[in-house]
Amino acid sequence: MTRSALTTPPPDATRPRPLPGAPAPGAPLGPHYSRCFGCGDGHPNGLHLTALTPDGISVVAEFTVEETHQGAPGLAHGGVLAAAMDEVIGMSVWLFQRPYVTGRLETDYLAPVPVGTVLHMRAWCNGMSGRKAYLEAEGRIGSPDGPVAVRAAALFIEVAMEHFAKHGDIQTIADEHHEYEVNP
Ligand SMILES: CCCCC/C=C\C/C=C\C/C=C\C/C=C\CCCC(=O)SCCNC(=O)CCNC(=O)[C@H](O)C(C)(C)COP(=O)(O)OP(=O)(O)OC[C@H]1O[C@@H](n2cnc3c(N)ncnc32)[C@H](O)[C@@H]1OP(=O)(O)O
Repeated sequence: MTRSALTTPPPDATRPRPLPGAPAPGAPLGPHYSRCFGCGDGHPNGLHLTALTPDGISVVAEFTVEETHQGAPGLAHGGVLAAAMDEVIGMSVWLFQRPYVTGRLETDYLAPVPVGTVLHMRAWCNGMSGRKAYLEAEGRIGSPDGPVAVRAAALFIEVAMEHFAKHGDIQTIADEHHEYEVNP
């Protein structure tokens, strides 16, 4: 992966460990929001990523490239592939039970991805330092051992839950996340 200093963990970064309460190995992760473009099961033409964690600190996911995801005829759009990488990385950092947002996403495209392909994705964390998490992902064509088509490195920044309430739609957050109080 060609990655910049901004997505490379500093020497003092700590390695993540599974937290108590992490999903059981192999359990499906489910969407964090039904209308999310990446994972929402209620999105009409989203990516519909399905994911699980094998170990409580990383995520494996599948993304089937559909007609609605094309750039060139018959081939996945690069921005859509970047969105899939963003999503699987976001799912992996969510395992640490604090809210993070993407600060920076770097993507290498190694092979075209035809419509109909099942992209087998994996995301993991290389280190955490203060509010910053340094993550990586890859997408392989056809099987978990298939050729790598896309790689990504990312810097995610921890935010307060209020970030989503302040900048987003607080009522929808309350409707979908019943543990989140609108007026705490
Ligand atoms: C139904 C409701 C759901 C509720 C939601 C709840 C949880 C959902 C979360 C996850 C769910 C699970 C799955 C994940 C799903 C999706 C994955 C996709 C995730 C996204 O798609 S998310 C959207 C795109 N994303 C944004 O919308 C961010 C916009 N942005 C900002 O909101 C601010 O920009 C922010 C907060 C990033 C920082 O702002 P800030 O004021 O808090 O902090 P500040 O600027 O001081 O940065 C602190 C330190 O980070 C460094 N830093 C910051 N940005 C950097 C950059 N770009 N490059 C390099 N370094 C950077 C600074 O240099 C400083 O470093 P230092 O400390 O060393 O000086």
